[in-house]
Amino acid sequence: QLIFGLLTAFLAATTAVARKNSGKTPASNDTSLNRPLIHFTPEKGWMNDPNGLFYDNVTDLWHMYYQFNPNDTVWGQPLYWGHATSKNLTTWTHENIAIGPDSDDAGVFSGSIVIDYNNTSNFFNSSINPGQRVVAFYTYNTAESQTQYVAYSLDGGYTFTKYSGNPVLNLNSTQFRDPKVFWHDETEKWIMVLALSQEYKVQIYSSENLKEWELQSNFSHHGILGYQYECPGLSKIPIVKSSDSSLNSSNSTSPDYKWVMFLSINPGAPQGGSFTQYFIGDFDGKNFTADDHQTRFLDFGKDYYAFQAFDNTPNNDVLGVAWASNWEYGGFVPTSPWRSSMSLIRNFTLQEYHPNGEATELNLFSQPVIDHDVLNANHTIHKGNLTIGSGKNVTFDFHNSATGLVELNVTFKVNTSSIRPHDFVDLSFYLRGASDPHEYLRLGYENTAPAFFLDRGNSKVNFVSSNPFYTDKTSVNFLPYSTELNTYKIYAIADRNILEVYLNDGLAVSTNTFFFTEGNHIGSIDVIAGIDGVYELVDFEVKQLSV
Ligand SMILES: OC[C@H](O)[C@H](O)CO[C@]1(CO)O[C@H](CO)[C@@H](O)[C@@H]1O
Repeated sequence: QLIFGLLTAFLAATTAVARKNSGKTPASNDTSLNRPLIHFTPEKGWMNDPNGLFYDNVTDLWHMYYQFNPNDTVWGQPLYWGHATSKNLTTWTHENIAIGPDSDDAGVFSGSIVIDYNNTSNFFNSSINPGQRVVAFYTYNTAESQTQYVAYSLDGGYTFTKYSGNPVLNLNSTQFRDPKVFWHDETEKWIMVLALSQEYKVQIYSSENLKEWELQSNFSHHGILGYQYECPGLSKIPIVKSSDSSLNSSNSTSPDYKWVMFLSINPGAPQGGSFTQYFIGDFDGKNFTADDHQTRFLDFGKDYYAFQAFDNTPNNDVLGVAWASNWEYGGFVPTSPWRSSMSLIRNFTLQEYHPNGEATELNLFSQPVIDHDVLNANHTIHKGNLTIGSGKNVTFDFHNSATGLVELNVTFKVNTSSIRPHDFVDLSFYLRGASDPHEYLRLGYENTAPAFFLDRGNSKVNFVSSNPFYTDKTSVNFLPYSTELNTYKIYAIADRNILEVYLNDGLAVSTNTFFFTEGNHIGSIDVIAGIDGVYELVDFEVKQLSV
């Protein structure tokens, strides 16, 4: 009787321990299995805008701060600057909270960081390495006002001291925020751009010491106005030769760079909610002048907002990151104990392209920054010259150990001679869940439109079907990468609950979150054409990666 009793007690104890330690049986609403592997997420709590992005060339370390509410999975105050670091812009290390408000009903809102090499601020003495003279700018938000604060770090960006002379900018406004500061070589001045949000003004200030700021101009009423301007940025971006040799204008007088003004709008985006637009032009230290009246989208997806470029990058490369969510539903997405991720870091250049058969325009091209050396490719399929019939071609099946991190790299060719004008002629890639293939992403191209499309609505998760703002289908016009060969390029990376798609080497990009049942990671891809003999996969590679 005694032995039986002891045995029963022992079994009960081990079962309890097993359940607690397995980690695979999530607590009530813990969706950790769906947490992205290489898109940054806070360990817990709510995140939005990226802030204070800079590269420390003394320690070869990248720093990213972010809008952080550690106390809930929705936006709220007290609001902090959360902090993470990376050696490779692919995997991130969580650091301690960097800057906090002085009271619980205030917020350290969005802002930026510069490296004050020459100690123009006089915050530093010679003991601080010039490459680590970190100065942060942010909006201090209270119910009464939004004013601009400065803080400096004596330990390379982990802890900060608030400048005793704060605020350095105060317009007695509750809608004045998001300072992005950079050094303007040509005039040897610091420049700050920030939003007088509901007057639709990007205000441009200059300073010699990072403390006293003089208004130079307003960039106002450009682009989609929506409800308010937020998170502006101004970067000098190199013009590089297009991959299409017919495009490289021979006149050597064309400059090798242009200035680009980034500007976020929320709410009021054309696709609904939040989006980031940009303008190409010139900056002389006082005025930013757009070259034309075009409103350009930085990303055609639903989840790419509050973009910010890094400061102090090697070779002045233009690298940046956006919050991969949308204010109109970001507070309701079914993840726990965290909400939202950042996009991948992207490298930006300007290139010429043909938007149609006659015009030539300049556009930003985005390249994802992924250090594959820190990832394992534990399954690769590489095929070429595959003509796709209307039958089903399973091209990638790794359902028995899906990691959820999948790269798709496709060049396809369209044989238009066999297309009747009213046919719906699609080439579709179905990225299916490993444990339930009825949950899938469908992306592809349709030649009559012609456009790229994405359908992220095929899921059994209630949020996906019930939230009216979580629009599930999106598209963007998509012309040949090479006109003479009539070929197109799609690069897509799916990372558990976020999909980034780069068309024609980054001429157009679309970032969208998606939500499948817990643990139902992408494990197979079907490639199906709506018609025989029109589409050929010139080159097709699928890789499953793990960290
Ligand atoms: O008053 C802030 C308002 O809720 C905006 O829509 C969110 O604002 C942004 C944009 O997402 O987030 C920050 C605050 O967390 C703020 O600095 C920035 O303008």
